[in-house]
Amino acid sequence: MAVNTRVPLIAGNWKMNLDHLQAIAFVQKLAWSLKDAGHDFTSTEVAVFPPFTDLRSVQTLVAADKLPLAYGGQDVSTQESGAYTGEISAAFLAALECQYVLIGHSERRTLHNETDEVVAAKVTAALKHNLVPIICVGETAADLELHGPSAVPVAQLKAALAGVDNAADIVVAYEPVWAIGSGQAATPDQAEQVAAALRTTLAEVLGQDVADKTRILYGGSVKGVNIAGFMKEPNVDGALVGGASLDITEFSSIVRFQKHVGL
Ligand SMILES: O=C(CO)COP(=O)(O)O
Repeated sequence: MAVNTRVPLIAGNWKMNLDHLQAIAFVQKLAWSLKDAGHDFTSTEVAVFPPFTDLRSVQTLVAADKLPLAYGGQDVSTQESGAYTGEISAAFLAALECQYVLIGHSERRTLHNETDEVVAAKVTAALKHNLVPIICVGETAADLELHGPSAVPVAQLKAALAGVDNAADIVVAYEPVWAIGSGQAATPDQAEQVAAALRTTLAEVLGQDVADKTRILYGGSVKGVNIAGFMKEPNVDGALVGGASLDITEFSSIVRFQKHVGL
């Protein structure tokens, strides 16, 4: 088995929280807090996903203060440009120097009827503009009961990779829908089982080299107190954090998970 050279990624999905002024204050404080704590950004990457209206402010701050933080959009259009009211293209995100973009979050799939085909088209659109898609997959409580833990996330991932070749830089986020915002996180064992199945899928579809280098995150009620358990698992390479990413102390403690696992 290949040596794991994957740099952990802790990503904060702000969802529809914090306007652009709040975002500036928050990102500044987060960067200071992590710097004060001696965080090594090369050993664990940190990214934030603010609402679209915050991105220009975050870009300006990160560039001016040379903050070692990555950022990205929470969604992207399948389209390049044109008559698509309310949509944001991958080109626009790339112009704001976003490195990443979340695609296929379960809230987009359920609240905006995003199908697997739409998710695949968004992944292709992001890659075309050199954005790293964070492809979100996960099963509902009903799926879990009917099909077991891995079937739905694996099928969603296969569908999302329809237009991806093996040169692509991607991240996968496993977020069981039943664990999101519920306070009921998956166990590290559960997360590992699905992450391992997702890595096998990556190997089947894109080859072993891509599978070995692709980071797989866990998301769903991640907190400072449970992050260490997930990060000890061999196939879990980070976390996609919702609620706890809005609290600087909590998010910093997740980012600094090495302290908890004694690495
Ligand atoms: O949806 C999530 C991140 O994308 C997870 O949200 P919570 O961390 O609030 O459960």
